[in-house]
Amino acid sequence: MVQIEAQGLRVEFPLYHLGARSLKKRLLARAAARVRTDESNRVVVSALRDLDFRIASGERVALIGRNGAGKTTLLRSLAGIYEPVGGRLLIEGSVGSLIDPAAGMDHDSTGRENVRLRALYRNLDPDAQDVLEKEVADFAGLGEFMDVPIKSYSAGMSIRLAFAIATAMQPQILLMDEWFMAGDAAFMEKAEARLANLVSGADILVIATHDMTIARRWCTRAIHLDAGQIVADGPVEPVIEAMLAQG
Ligand SMILES: Nc1ncnc2c1ncn2[C@@H]1O[C@H](COP(=O)(O)OP(=O)(O)OP(=O)(O)O)[C@@H](O)[C@H]1O
Repeated sequence: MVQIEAQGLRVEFPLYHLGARSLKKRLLARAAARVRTDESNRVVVSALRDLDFRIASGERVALIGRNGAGKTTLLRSLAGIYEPVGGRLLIEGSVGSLIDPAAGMDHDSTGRENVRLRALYRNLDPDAQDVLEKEVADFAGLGEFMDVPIKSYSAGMSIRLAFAIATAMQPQILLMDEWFMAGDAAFMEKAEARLANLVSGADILVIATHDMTIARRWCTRAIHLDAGQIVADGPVEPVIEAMLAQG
């Protein structure tokens, strides 16, 4: 069964380099609900506070909410990038993430070498590696830049390569930051069909977004986060309407 289940999910970040005691005190006083001192006397910010939800197979979920609400932290926790400090997170199914174009890339290696690395990581046999390399090169349309170290790529070129790699294999759970829909117009036209295929092939989709058009277009359910907590969770339209009404 493909599903995601969170029970009392908690994620915190230590705040280093706070310097002056007065700053620490002010922060603790002003953001008392989200900032605390832990057992080791470190100041930590609670990015996600005791989240409970279940996402079942077939659901398309938008994570919405204002800046600092915890959308990216939740997406990254689902991707296994952040380790929860409390609660339980159960993920059943293969996970593919379109979150950070730089994640899992070696900057000193070329685009082609990065595709090979990824293929090795996924244990593909030599024939499947060749197919993947050709498919990514064709789709990314980077020409001879496929053989240039990716540290010299422009932001747009990095997105193309990351998008091509990440969408070349179908996951059961697809995690996506809206950032991935922000390529240049010509590329996005080509990317949309591929993305739509990937989304329809996935059992679960989770997108973190500020863009309500994206939420409405791709999702059936929305989870509205604020200050690390769930404010509302339900069918996409009413949750968006309620959030917009709050201003
Ligand atoms: N690496 C980190 N170190 C320290 N604090 C962090 C880190 N990442 C996030 N936070 C804090 O966790 C909280 C949630 O941040 P998060 O980036 O998840 O919010 P968001 O909803 O994605 O915001 P935005 O819409 O601005 O991208 C914020 O208070 C943020 O300052």
